[in-house]
Amino acid sequence: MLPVRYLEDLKTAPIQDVDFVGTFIEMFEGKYTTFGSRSTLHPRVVRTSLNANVEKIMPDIHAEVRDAFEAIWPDSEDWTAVPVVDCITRIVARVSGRMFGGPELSRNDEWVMTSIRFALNGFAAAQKLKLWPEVLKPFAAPFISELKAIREDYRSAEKAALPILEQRKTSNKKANDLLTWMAENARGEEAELKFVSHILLKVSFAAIHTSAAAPCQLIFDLCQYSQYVDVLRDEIRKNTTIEDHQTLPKVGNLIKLDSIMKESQRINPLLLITFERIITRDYALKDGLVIPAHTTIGMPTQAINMDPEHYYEPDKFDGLRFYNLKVAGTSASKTDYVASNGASLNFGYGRHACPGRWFAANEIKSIMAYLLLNYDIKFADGQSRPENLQVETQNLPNPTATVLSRRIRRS
Ligand code: HEM
Repeated sequence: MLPVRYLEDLKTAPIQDVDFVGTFIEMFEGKYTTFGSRSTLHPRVVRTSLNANVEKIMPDIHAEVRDAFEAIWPDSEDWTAVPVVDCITRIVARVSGRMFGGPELSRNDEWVMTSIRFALNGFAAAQKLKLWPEVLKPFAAPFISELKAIREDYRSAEKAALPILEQRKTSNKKANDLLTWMAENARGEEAELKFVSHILLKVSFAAIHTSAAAPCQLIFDLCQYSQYVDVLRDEIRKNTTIEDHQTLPKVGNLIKLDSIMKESQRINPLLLITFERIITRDYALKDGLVIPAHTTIGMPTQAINMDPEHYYEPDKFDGLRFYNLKVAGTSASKTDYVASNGASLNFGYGRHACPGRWFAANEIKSIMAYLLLNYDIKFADGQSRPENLQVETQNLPNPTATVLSRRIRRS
């Protein structure tokens, strides 16, 4: 674990010396699970094409959020227990599918389930492999059912994505989605359509459970601190362009929602440690400290989030903390949900800092706005905020917790 003062030094380090992908390969036993790709196709395309188009695709994202809620979130006007992580993960997988490959992908249930399962299979397979010493792993691997399931996930990704990619090749109309951008940007072996379909699963791994965790945590926070619900509803309504509030607002204007999302992430970050890298050869920092080869380094993100040097009353949940700072003139580079700096490392830092965070921010706002305008939520009597599930460096929203929800009666 390194102090934040080394961030700038490490940020510019050569990628072969301070290896980002290597940490995934090690953490997820990539030799067997295939997790951790040396291809830069998806970070490249997310960083350039997705970010350039993120505003343009929002109407489709809002439409998918609405349809996904109608299909997945219980519709009853009576209070109904909702398994939050399960429902939100399925909603996020559908919405991500829309961005990946349009309605053809987002309405393909087999693809949606595959995109959710792939990460879970990878995680479970890695956990099982880690029980074995390195030399015995090749012998254990054939008996690990999740490795077989991962191979099936790849077949399922081919079945879902290849027809779309083939059709795109011959169509005159250019679709505005990740599959199109990846096919356009692919170089050398990346240009094989099968390769693109496989990479799509790796983007799902980066995009789905990560983006689902944030609204789940925020739903728990809003049940716990219900005074923010009307504040957010007011802001959303003011920014809604359609009278009946069924169509979703300009998400960029939702700065109170942005603030509470950042506060929720500060207190319950998805990752306790970020900026994880493997040092591949003895690496000398500017102050003379040498990090020995084969060391895995990381920054204590969650501890930084709770540091009184960075945050006034850090233990207190203050949903408008970042909004108030912004109104008082603090720069967006410190107060925005997507900001990445030494006091906020939840999206990592430097050249590998999450390139999908602008899309994630918009998607989460779209989901939360739709939820708040159409449903009331609360904890059951006597219930309080469910405990997170901590596994290795992950800090997951409680996977089995429910909250009560009821559809707001349409007038
Ligand atoms: C709230 C949701 C998300 C969180 C908390 C999150 C978090 C992270 C973190 C911590 C990293 C590593 C950064 C580092 O170590 O410096 C990362 C990398 C990455 N994320 Fe995200 N992410 C989220 C959503 C997304 C989405 C929606 C996408 C795709 C659309 C995405 C694509 C990626 C990619 C491709 C990388 C690897 C970057 C590279 O190889 O340089 N993420 N993310």
